[in-house]
Amino acid sequence: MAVKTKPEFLKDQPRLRRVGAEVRERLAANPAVWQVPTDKAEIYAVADFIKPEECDRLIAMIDDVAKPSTVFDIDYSEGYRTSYSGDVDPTDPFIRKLNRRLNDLMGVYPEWGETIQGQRYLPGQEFKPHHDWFHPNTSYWDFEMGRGGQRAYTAMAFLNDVEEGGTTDFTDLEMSIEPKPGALLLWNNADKDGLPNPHTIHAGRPVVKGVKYIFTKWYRAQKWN
Ligand SMILES: O=C(O)CCC(=O)C(=O)O
Ligand SMILES: [Fe+2]
Repeated sequence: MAVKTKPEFLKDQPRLRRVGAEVRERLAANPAVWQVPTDKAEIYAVADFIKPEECDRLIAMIDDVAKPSTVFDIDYSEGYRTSYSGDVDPTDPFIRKLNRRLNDLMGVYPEWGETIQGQRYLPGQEFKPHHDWFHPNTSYWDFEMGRGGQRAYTAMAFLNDVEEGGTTDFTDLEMSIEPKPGALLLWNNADKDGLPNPHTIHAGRPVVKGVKYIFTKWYRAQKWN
């Protein structure tokens, strides 16, 4: 994909470059953070970031709000994201604390973070390969660019053990990550130049047995609202 030639990506490029550099420096100084060994994308993991009782609490909150997921571009997305999802209450004190912990870990502006979204996958449900960064010439592009710009970073946590399936696969990097309760994944959706990184393409593979709960929080290149 000719990301480098797309003029639509230039507006947020300096901000994405700066966020990338700041988070990189912050995470490198944290001994709890492990960087996945690849030079094609910046992907990090933190084991036991969410405590077992917090996982349980989040799972109960997700069960309360989960509805069939939509992706932005419906034509594109038929059968694309079959999980159930929903925003957990951002005003809940427990969620506010979780947001603070995530923001502090990454050292990002809190205002740039979207609301934490929970997801639940039952057997057969999946999220097919996609980028978290926004693509130009889609039905959602203008709207999303107008409310916070491009997606800079993804923070995603596994909340339970899945009996079979449900891995998060970075398909281009041939990397498959097993759901481990409490583990947090972080990745930069941009490259070091501040352009959307095609190598970040990833999928939530179908759950075969059991159920999978995760939450995702995306950080933008500007203030989100
Ligand atoms: O379920 C997964 O493992 C991936 C979820 C995901 O890609 C997302 O929420 O953007
Ligand atoms: Fe994703």
